[in-house]
Amino acid sequence: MTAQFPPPVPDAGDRLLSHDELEAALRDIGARRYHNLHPFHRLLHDGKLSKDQVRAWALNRYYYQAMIPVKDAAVLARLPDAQLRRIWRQRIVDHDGDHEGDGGIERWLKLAEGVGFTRDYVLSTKGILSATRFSVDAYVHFVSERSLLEAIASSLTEMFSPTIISERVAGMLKNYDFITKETLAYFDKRLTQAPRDADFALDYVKQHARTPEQQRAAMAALTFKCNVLWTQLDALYFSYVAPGMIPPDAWQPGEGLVAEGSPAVKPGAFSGSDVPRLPRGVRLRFDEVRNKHVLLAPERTFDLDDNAVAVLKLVDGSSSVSQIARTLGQTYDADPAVIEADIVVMLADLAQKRVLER
Ligand SMILES: O=C(O)c1cc(C(=O)O)c2c(n1)C(=O)C(=O)c1cc(C(=O)O)[nH]c1-2
Repeated sequence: MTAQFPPPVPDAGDRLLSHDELEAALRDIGARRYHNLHPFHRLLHDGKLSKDQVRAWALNRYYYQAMIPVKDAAVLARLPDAQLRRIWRQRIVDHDGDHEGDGGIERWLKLAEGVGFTRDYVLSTKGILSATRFSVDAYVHFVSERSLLEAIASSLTEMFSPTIISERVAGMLKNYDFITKETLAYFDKRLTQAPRDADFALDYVKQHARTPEQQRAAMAALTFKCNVLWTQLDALYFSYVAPGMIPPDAWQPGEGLVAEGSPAVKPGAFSGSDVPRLPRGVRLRFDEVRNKHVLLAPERTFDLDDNAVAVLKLVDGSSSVSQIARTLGQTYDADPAVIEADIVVMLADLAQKRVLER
């Protein structure tokens, strides 16, 4: 299968382009090279992929998502004034969130879990294709090594992403019965974040590309970035569609998945006789400013709801889960068995976040 490329626009030569001409030239690069044109995306959006092929996409793209804030931190480190840094740092907040359980990376993990992966397998990045890694790492190196203008211009693919995102979400919801709106929630926020980011970057490039050479460098940076996105899909196509040659060590269908039909209780759930305790360095504290309890862990703080606070106040390193449930049953005049069923799930969740152990 070959991708359809519209014919290139005539070369502008060596002269300095007006802002409008520069924007048109940048948009033309997207029209010819953006990854919406890649055969893998056409198959993905049209419902032509198997569940395992969709899984391969979700897993590999996790690496891109996870490295985007690393890339943005590299750009941020090079920005010379506070006003620019204030604007750019929002990108890092968008992806990392500003508390546990928030942000784009977390939402992509939910997407990967939604198609069947265990969180730990995705986080390990074990099954990622080497070609995905090479492409994404090349993007991070590019923004660290090239001029600031080129680094910012390379993010301009985001000018084209709202269209592909709308098409993708509509197509996947229509064509795959295993895809839900919740699974694709990652993309909701991108529809407002991407145009905001792209507007800023486009304005920056127009203002700072002041010579024909600089304008050509900005265009080359955008072309490079289109290739970063395109080659990731080439690798997916080659490995999981045709000829379907999965490289050694890359994800094999069946690996890293939650067992079908397994109970909703998370792995590592506690039993009644387990004695939960806070790991070294983790403390339950009352935050006077916010007037609520939090769990303080090294370099992290976890907000807690009232139920978690009630349970954690009883986690003393000697009471078992059943004893804690009995105490809470007396306090709240409730059935200890019902409470125990609830708190084993809560404790497993905290254990997964590494703020509780047994
Ligand atoms: O779904 C997509 O097709 C798509 C494309 C792009 C892009 O064009 O680079 C980004 C994203 N998504 C995205 O979610 C995202 O966070 C993002 C950050 C960047 C960047 O270069 O800084 N591109 C993109």
